[in-house]
Amino acid sequence: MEVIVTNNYEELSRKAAEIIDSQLKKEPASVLGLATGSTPLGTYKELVKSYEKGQTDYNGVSTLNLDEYVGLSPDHHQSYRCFMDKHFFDLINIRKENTYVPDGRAEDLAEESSRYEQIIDEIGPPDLQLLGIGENGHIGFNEPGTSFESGTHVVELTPSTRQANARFFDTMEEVPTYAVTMGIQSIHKSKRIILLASGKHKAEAIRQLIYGEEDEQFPASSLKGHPDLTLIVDQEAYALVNEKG
Ligand SMILES: N[C@@H]1[C@@H](O)[C@H](O)[C@@H](COP(=O)(O)O)O[C@@H]1O
Repeated sequence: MEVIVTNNYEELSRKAAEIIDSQLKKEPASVLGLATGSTPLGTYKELVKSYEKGQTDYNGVSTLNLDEYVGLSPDHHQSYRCFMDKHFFDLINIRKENTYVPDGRAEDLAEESSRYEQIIDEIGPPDLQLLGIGENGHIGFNEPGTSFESGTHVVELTPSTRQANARFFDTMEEVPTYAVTMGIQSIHKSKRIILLASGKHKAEAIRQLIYGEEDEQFPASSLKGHPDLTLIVDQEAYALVNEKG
């Protein structure tokens, strides 16, 4: 595991974007695994900036997103499809048909999960997967207790994850209860994984990720078994690492 500690969120975002930009320069037809949440927003901004300067071209790029809420239509302002369009896809020259997000409105969600896993195998695996981390160690929407062998599946969100995401919705009732997410094993298919964490509220999760054992009660710990993992964390998220214990 490589750990890059940055002074602040801006530097973290620039560093992550730099890695993605060089991947695209190296392989213009790259497959990127992408994440939502507030943490990667700065990275998307930086990527858009370098695109606008003519430094990158997304014409041949494909993307696979980690997850989607169940029940939200793609144009719902809090659906992850809408998030990706607004913050990234609509701002670059990617072909929309090459951007994949699970369909949270599929009638048969088990079928949708297998369909998505098949897409990961056909389009992917991603050359690079961008990840955030939940305060309880979740990655994608793989909550504590998820099997490390899991493929794309439907999950019931924990009260703490619903609470953490409630800030994006008008009322708590509107926060979806279920999501479709790539599983731990699906995420592991990526050739390289970049996990981002920023802020004090992520410090305990980063401490546990660095010092803890692999444990299904802490989903991100599965990443310790991945051959090419880079953590990019800012000082605040790294704050508890040196206080070992
Ligand atoms: N499904 C997403 C995750 O992919 C994300 O990593 C996590 C942390 O989000 P944030 O970056 O906003 O802290 O939130 C959500 O639950």
